[in-house]
Amino acid sequence: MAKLELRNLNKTYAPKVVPVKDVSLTVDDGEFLTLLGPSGCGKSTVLRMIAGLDAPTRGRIFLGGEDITSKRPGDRNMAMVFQSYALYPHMTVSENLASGLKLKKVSRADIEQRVAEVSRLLGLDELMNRKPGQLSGGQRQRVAVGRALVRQAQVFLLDEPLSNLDALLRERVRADLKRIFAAQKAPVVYVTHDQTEAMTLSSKVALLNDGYLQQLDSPDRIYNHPANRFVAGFVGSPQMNLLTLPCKGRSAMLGDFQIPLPDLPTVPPEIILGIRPENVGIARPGDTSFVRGRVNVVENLGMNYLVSTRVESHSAPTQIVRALLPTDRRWNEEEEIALTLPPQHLHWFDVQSGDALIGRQMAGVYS
Ligand SMILES: Nc1ncnc2c1ncn2[C@@H]1O[C@H](COP(=O)(O)OP(=O)(O)OP(=O)(O)O)[C@@H](O)[C@H]1O
Repeated sequence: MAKLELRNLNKTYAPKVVPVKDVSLTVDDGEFLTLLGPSGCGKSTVLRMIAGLDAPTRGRIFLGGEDITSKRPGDRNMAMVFQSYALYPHMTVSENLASGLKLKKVSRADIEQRVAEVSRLLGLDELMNRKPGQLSGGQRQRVAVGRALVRQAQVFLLDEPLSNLDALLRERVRADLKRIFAAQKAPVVYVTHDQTEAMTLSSKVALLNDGYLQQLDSPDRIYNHPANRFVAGFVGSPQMNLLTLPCKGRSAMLGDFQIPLPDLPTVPPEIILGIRPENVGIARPGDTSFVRGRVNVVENLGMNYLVSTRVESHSAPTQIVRALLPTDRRWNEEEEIALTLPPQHLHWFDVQSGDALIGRQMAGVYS
């Protein structure tokens, strides 16, 4: 088992196509790292460089302290699971599982033992004599994972393995993957653009945008302490409210409501205030600190209403604040509403750079 380390990894395809820019990170034994980000941000390119399918333009890759940057894919002892399953259609499940080991000239007894172990672990025993064409999508995906597990690789790489499954099946297989990889000792690198997968599966998330690593942190810290405006807006559904507000004295102005600013060396003319819809509350009788607005739109999400509120004033542009509210009270459009913004749930970002202004731990960003 071995630690995987990427140092200042860059990939340039053409002068203007630079999908990966200076990415550094480590994945320890037993760690499950997710590369998360929007389409085209460079996730698959990072994974392909780890696998050896693409060469970095600059930077190095280490496995267990050994520089493997120039090693051929076949010599890296990594197992990869693709979105497309990549199973042999003419072979049975059992033969598919065993095929990689046969090529490596593993003894017949060892192959039988490992295939039986993985089959038991993944619940494939009933399916061993079927061919991929006779399996459902979820079953095929389990076989694809089985092919990787059977190899006892030093690193597991998974590229959007659930994206071909429907929503219900995705949830089930996601739980299976969590259980299976929790039992593995090797580092796992998992690519997805689905934040729920990243948050539920990972011990560590690397959030990429435009080829740059935005934050490398635990799912909890990514959610509760986003390093910048991009991370804050990308993670969380419904999305965090991100309001650009004018500053006056030591306050940000939301309509006529004054929100005390954090302790900053200088007060900027404008600042971005972030608050998640689930943290916006309804003022109770006796509350003195609230912002008044009018209900703009009400969306029924089943468990909650997502209520968009218009906050207007003579001196500042109109803002929309979205709140996730219980369904025990109905809200009508244009009704007056008083919202609370608890100070402990406020995030502040610089308008120019987008960086978080407080609570950011730079040391954790490139750990
Ligand atoms: N072989 C290539 N030649 C030129 N450009 C490429 C090549 N492979 C990828 N790219 C470009 O690099 C960028 C990153 O691609 P990559 O596949 O890594 O993104 P991704 O984050 O995995 O996206 P998705 O979620 O859509 O798969 C994209 O703009 C893509 O068009």
